Amino acid sequence: MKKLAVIGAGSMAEALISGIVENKLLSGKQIWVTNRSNEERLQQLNEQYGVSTSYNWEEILNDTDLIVLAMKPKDVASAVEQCKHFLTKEMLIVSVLAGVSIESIEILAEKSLAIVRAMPNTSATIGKSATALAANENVSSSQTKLVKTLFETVGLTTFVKEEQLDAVTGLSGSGPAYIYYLVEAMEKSAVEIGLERELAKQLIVQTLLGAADMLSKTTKKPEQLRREVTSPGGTTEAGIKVLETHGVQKAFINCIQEATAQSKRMGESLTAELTISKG
Ligand SMILES: NC(=O)C1=CN([C@@H]2O[C@H](COP(=O)(O)OP(=O)(O)OC[C@H]3O[C@@H](n4cnc5c(N)ncnc54)[C@H](OP(=O)(O)O)[C@@H]3O)[C@@H](O)[C@H]2O)C=CC1
Ligand SMILES: O=C(O)[C@@H]1CCC=N1
Repeated sequence: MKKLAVIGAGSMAEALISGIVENKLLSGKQIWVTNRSNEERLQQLNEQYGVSTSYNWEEILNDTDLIVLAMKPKDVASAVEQCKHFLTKEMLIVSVLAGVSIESIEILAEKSLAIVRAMPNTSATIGKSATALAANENVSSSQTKLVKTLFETVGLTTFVKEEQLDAVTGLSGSGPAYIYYLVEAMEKSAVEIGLERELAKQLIVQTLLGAADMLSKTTKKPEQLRREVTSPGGTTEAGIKVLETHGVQKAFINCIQEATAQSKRMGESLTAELTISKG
């Protein structure tokens, strides 16, 4: 890969750029970044990673092997409209947009393209993303290898069917937020039960790291690991009883289902808009 273009310069774009630069897949200079209008943000990315920045589509997309679409889903139509004349079938387009189908991007670009839809998460910032990828039939085997290598610089990478990406979005794309939500509750309670904030933070983070490692390094199921913590008549049993009374596990199941449904709805509303506007 000689040149990469990143359209959109938010948190997901930065997570990918930092992984690529730190792993020396490309030098900062070989990465061209643009956004809608926030010049200060482009300047910041340039200073931090040495990336090239521009608002000139020809300069950004000319001779580019790979283009990452990293704007919000609501902005994809205007972004693709602006750059579609520079897109060719030889370029690999990688979209990280939640809910936006490969077909919608082709409809917006008004041509058949090599497209990979990706769903990473923000842990990409520290090389720990869980990323799922789905490619269309125009993606060559060398492009498949390239996109896999690219996302491996920011964590674990796996291929799925495109129709599974809404579920991936609801589970692991949004997943870090569910864990942070739990940590917020743990921190609030820690202060109330008499622990200093800093000490509580250390204990919580190590508890999460330890539990994650146990899940990854033992063959035991989560339920078994939970039972091993839960002594009969003990503290965990007393605590979990409260969670069960409040239906917390069911609430998490509903949360993931709703996030998945929202990803689907976002895709469907774009498809409906495209059907109306393009006839
Ligand atoms: N955040 C997350 O946890 C995850 C996000 N995603 C997906 O990643 C995408 C980006 O999310 P995130 O980084 O959080 O978003 P941000 O809001 O942080 O960034 C969006 C960026 O898109 C730019 N942009 C908007 N319109 C255009 C345009 N027409 N042309 C060029 N650039 C444009 C914005 O520029 P400006 O600032 O100038 O307006 C901004 O730089 C979303 O589609 C989301 O679904 C996927 C997985 C996880
Ligand atoms: O909330 C969102 O829509 C994006 C997609 C996955 C995580 N954040």
